[in-house]
Amino acid sequence: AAPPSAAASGRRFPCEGPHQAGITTQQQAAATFAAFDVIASDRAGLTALFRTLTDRVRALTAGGPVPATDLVSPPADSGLLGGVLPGDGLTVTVGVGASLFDERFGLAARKPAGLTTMPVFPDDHVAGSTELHGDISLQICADSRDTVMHALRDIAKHTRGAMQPVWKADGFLPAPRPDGAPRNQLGFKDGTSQPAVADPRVADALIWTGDAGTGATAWARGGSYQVIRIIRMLVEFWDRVSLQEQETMIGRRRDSGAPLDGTRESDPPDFAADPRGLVTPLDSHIRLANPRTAATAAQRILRRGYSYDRGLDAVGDLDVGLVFCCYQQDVRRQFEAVQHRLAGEPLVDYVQPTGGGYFLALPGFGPGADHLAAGLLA
Ligand SMILES: C=CC1=C(C)c2cc3[nH]c(cc4nc(cc5[nH]c(cc1n2)c(C)c5CCC(=O)O)C(CCC(=O)O)=C4C)c(C)c3C=C
Ligand SMILES: [Fe+2]
Repeated sequence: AAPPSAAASGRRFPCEGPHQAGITTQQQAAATFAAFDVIASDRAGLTALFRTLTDRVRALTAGGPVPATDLVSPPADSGLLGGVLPGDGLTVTVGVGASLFDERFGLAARKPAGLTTMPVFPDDHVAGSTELHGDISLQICADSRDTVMHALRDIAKHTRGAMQPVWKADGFLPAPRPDGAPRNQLGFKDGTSQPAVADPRVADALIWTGDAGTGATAWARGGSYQVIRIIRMLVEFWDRVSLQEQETMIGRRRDSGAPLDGTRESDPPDFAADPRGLVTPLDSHIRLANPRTAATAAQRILRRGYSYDRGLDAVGDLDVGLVFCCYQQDVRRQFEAVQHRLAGEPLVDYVQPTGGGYFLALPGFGPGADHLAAGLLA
């Protein structure tokens, strides 16, 4: 029998359109989040960088035969995927960080007000972290791990001299067990409750940057703010907690994923019927994250996180967790409102945020000469 990797999927997500792929598109099995600092020396170099990035995104997501190379030259392609790139559900989502708008490229006036530097939140463990912020973020996702690595190597090679990798976090999305949302490293289904972004009215209200961007920042319309948080899970401690306590911390049953007042994963919790939190504690994760009130409806976020496994730490504990990633129209109104409510929740004893950053996933690009960040650099 052929090994599973030989069955790389032929599915393709179009990379051109008003919004970048990899945000509201279906989540793939493998991901890399990478941050880069721009080392191009001027605005022309920065423009060339975004043109190159766009060309590579087009070529990689389209798939097809790799260019032939003569024997005396370095090969045009790493060869990781053989002679024909499979498509494999690849998406490459490019974001920019607040630091890109410093004095280097004369872009300060074009920085959207909503693009800030991720602050240190209570219970963060980021002192000395080398995995914070960046000028540019790449979220590379595909149906198989080797396709993600191939895309990263291709992009890094073609952009060498213009941007420099500063950190990278790899993630995987486990298969649903047995169905519904995949399970995180705590054993709970994660990703059950999401805004219905397939409805364009929902996506326009919650995900895409819209009319707030006017004048010098109008270029940002159609993008989406991306928040990345690398969150370690202290699974050795978690595994010693009773199932009842785990479930009251999360607010859902572990095995079925159902809310504590329901029976199926898809049942919506009814917090209004439980005002004192006798069934679903007021400080449970899902109740704080989404109280399901009219006042908090506009704070909903689209989560697109991946599990990670980075081996062992210095004392032999598992270094596993979640590359939390979410998209939203407004970081302060959405992610930060949720994050502030979660501060001090019982779950904080079992998780340690160690890195990440805020980025603006750029608006999409059209065919022909159009390219990523064309509006920003015009
Ligand atoms: C600030 C935003 C959030 C962070 C950070 C976060 C970390 C985090 N979450 C889990 C596990 C689960 N989260 C679940 C739901 C959930 N989480 C957030 C936000 C953050 N989580 C939201 C908005 C929601 C949805 C709430 C709702 O609408 O009901 C769940 C339940 C299943 C689900 O709906 O996805 C789990 C489990 C961990 C372990 C974690 C840090 C490592
Ligand atoms: Fe959560």
